[in-house]
Amino acid sequence: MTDLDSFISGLPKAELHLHIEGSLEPELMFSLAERNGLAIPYATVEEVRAAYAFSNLQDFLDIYYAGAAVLCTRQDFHDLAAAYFARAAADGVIHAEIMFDPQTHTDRGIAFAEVIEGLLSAMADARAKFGMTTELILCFLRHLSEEAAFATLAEAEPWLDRITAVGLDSSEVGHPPAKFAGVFAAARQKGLKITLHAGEEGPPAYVYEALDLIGADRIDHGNRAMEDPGLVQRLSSEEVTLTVCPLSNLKLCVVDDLANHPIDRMLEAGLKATLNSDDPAYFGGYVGDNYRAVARARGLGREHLVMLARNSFTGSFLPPEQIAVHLSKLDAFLAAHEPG
Ligand code: HPA
Ligand SMILES: [Zn+2]
Repeated sequence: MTDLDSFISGLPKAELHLHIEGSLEPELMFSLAERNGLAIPYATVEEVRAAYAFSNLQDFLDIYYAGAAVLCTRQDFHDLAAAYFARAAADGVIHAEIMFDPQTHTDRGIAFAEVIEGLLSAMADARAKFGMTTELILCFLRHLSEEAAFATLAEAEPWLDRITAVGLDSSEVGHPPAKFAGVFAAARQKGLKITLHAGEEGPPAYVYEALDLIGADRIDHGNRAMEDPGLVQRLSSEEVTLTVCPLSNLKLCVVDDLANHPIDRMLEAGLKATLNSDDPAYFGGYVGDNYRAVARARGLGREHLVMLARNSFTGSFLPPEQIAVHLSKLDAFLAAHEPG
């Protein structure tokens, strides 16, 4: 391990863009299929990994939704999230905001309660075991209707005190933020924060909609905002956090090569960019791997990496006093790791 590798592993950080269903490793997929008596269309773990060659977002989503079908019980959701938190803790993650897609499960007849209670119990364990703070983001699937999103919001009602934010994911192009203006307004009324996937494959216009029509607190991905200097200026002056996911961008062909990834150009343009893993089991790496990959490909030094970690805390949905606690852990780490 190089000095920079170990600096990255130890660097206290938050992960803000993580789909918990996307942390389902092939090994766990097999063991849950067996536990639930379900067949999966792969014979071996190697075959599963070989299927993870995507040329766009939809290619990935088709396989990702098929994989999620092994998740049935509260215990399954608990085990899934517990595995993620353990892996994230090893990467220096001290705060995680995890997204989940209830419709992927309720549409297969799994009760909302099974999904969320399993996740919440793993979150409580992560706090006890690793001292990690965690929050839940409920995502609506944008390829479905706004009416279906309203029904999901209604199902979530008994747990709204344990859900921090609502999000919007799945197939972006053709499903602009405007399609969901009503349900996000309703979520806002209930005190929830809002973060939307925008500008991953969709045009800069979707990022404008997320800001102007939805009032998004954060933008997930946002890569294509870089095509519009006026939008970059706006995101920068309004200090909107972008949750950028380099290995995801590479796997889904949002960038052709990590050597061309815009992460440092984003920071230099004044954008509050952060680094995240998105769907680590599918994209070949957890958050630490994302830091290491862009550090190598773009020649980032400690200054950039620290800025990214700092942005991960200030861009989180934690209350200010908890952000201050995490930032003081970052500062203590930095004081103990002065370049020598
Ligand atoms: O990167 C993503 N984009 C859209 N939907 C998703 N669902 C999981 N990951 C993603
Ligand atoms: Zn995502």
